[in-house]
Amino acid sequence: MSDDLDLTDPVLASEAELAFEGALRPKSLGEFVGQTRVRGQLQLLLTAATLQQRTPDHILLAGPPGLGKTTLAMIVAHEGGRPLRMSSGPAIQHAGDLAAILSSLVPGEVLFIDEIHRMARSAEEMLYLAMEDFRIDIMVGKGAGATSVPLDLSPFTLVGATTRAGLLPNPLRDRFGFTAHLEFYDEAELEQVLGRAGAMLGLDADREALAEIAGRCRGTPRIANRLLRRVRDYALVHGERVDIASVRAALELYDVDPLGLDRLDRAVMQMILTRFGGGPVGLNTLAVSVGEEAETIEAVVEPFLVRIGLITRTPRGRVATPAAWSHFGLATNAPDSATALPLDDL
Ligand SMILES: Nc1ncnc2c1ncn2[C@@H]1O[C@H](COP(=O)(O)OP(=O)(O)OP(=O)(O)O)[C@@H](O)[C@H]1O
Ligand SMILES: [Mg+2]
Repeated sequence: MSDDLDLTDPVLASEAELAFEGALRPKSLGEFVGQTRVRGQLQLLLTAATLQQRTPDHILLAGPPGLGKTTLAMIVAHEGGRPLRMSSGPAIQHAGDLAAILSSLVPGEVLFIDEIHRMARSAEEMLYLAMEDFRIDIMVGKGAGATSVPLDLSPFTLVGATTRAGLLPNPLRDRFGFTAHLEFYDEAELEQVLGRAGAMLGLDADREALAEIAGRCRGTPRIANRLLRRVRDYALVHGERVDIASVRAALELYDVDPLGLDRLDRAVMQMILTRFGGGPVGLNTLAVSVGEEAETIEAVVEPFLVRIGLITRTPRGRVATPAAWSHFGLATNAPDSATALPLDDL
């Protein structure tokens, strides 16, 4: 099955998985598990806008993949009964692409721009004016004879999502009325996500089994749902219930370790521990060594490894912690820092 292939790839989702995700996506803030703070903030913002009969302020959703950014964008539209237009940074490579979208928005529409940090610079500049004054300037003609024609837009709410909030230029960041920083979910919350998904799939799973999955999904609902699917397959094929034994067997088969580390996480850790003697090592060096994009390491792998205390970020680079040495069953042999590798990139 093609969707087996991406089990260890937290970034790419297969088509089957996207359909599965769509079906499990909470439709309202009430159904959305966890992120209590962000939920409260969003609720307030949306209610205030309704009371004042205006479009809600622009919202930026920041955080690692799979924590619910797209889901929240859909909820913002759904809760206010507003139409939703979806686009993404990589699809907006010219100001004209953005102008076409903005000029066709209907009043009150929610415009979701995923991966907003990857939008073209010229479009970004157009967006500043659009966000602030619901207006854009369209350039007509070329060269010395070019003139700019102002165009009024319908009031809209921009919801931007990014895994790399640090890459957004300040003028853009400042134009959002509210920035939600999504955090990794704790195990109790992930159990709730799994319980909900399990019920929707009609799974007969006991609590212990769900708790075991919750502990291995990198604090991420998308991965929780993905692992649940693999466990369901396993139980189905072996004619078993979803219990702790079938969960352990399925996750072992799919190479998900007890901390939830997947193949890429482990490759990064092994590289830091064995090749670089525990670090410090710079991001680009690390990315090249494991054959991945630096952006993936920074946005996907690193936040989780930092969160569970396997690495720390220092001004000189990434360093493995004592917990990392022991998790991988290695004796600490951190080299004298004077002999550590020079850092290329911090
Ligand atoms: N709070 C939540 N409660 C229940 N399910 C959730 C929650 N957050 C996310 N999910 C589930 O996880 C899946 C992935 O979430 P979503 O697509 O919103 O993540 P994302 O932050 O947009 O990820 P990416 O950065 O990769 O675009 C959703 O389909 C949904 O089923
Ligand atoms: Mg998304």
